[in-house]
Amino acid sequence: MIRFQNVTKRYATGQEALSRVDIQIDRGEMVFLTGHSGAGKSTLMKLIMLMERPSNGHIEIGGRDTSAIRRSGIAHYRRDIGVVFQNHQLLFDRSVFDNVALPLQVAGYQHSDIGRRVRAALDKVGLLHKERVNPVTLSGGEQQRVGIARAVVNKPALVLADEPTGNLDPELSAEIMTLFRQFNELGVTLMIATHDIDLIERMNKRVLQLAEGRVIAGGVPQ
Ligand SMILES: Nc1ncnc2c1ncn2[C@@H]1O[C@H](COP(=O)(O)OP(=O)(O)OP(=O)(O)O)[C@@H](O)[C@H]1O
Repeated sequence: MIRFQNVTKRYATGQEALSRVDIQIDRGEMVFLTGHSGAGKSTLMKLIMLMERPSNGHIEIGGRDTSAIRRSGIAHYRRDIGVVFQNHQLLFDRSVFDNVALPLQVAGYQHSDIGRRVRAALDKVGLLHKERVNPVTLSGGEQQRVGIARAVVNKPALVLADEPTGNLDPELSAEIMTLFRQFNELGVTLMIATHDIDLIERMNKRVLQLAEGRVIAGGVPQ
């Protein structure tokens, strides 16, 4: 699903955020990404999203050579990747339903299709009864679940999550991880960047560890 071969990312400042990175993540895996602040976790995810391009090396996602994807093809490429952020980036002037519907509207889905898919996604995260409310009235954990519903509404094959439990207490973090695990059991490939070592240990999944832009553990399946 994700293959990096000898990938280096040097920013215009000269900062080398990733150095000669080799990783392989198979379809259907759930992998944690760890490393100190500045180790390169966000850069790795930005390369997968094509928000950044590598300075050197080869990146293949879902069997596609990403270097062959031009600017005009990026929006289409991203439809198959769901993204969850720490600060979930919800729109507080729209309902929960509208927030989750957004990726489908952008992708040009039919109105009736949107309703069905949004409700299915909200149901999966246990928030179907909140579809009409404004997300500002929800708790932090509920807001993050809306963010997850939005990430999966398009049924992406791959979900990337960058510190998805950063603002949540241990109990809510565990709830979010249970949700991710359920999506994984449905066949979704997941990559989750986190500093939360306790959480990772409880999940018993592969841990890909970065340090100063290099993979120091877990780069390939065991
Ligand atoms: N757009 C950019 N321009 C220049 N340098 C950058 C840019 N983005 C990141 N960097 C640098 O690249 C290195 C890796 O950053 P990155 O954000 O990938 O790390 P991270 O592991 O995600 O950190 P954190 O846990 O703090 O989010 C850092 O030294 C950072 O300062």
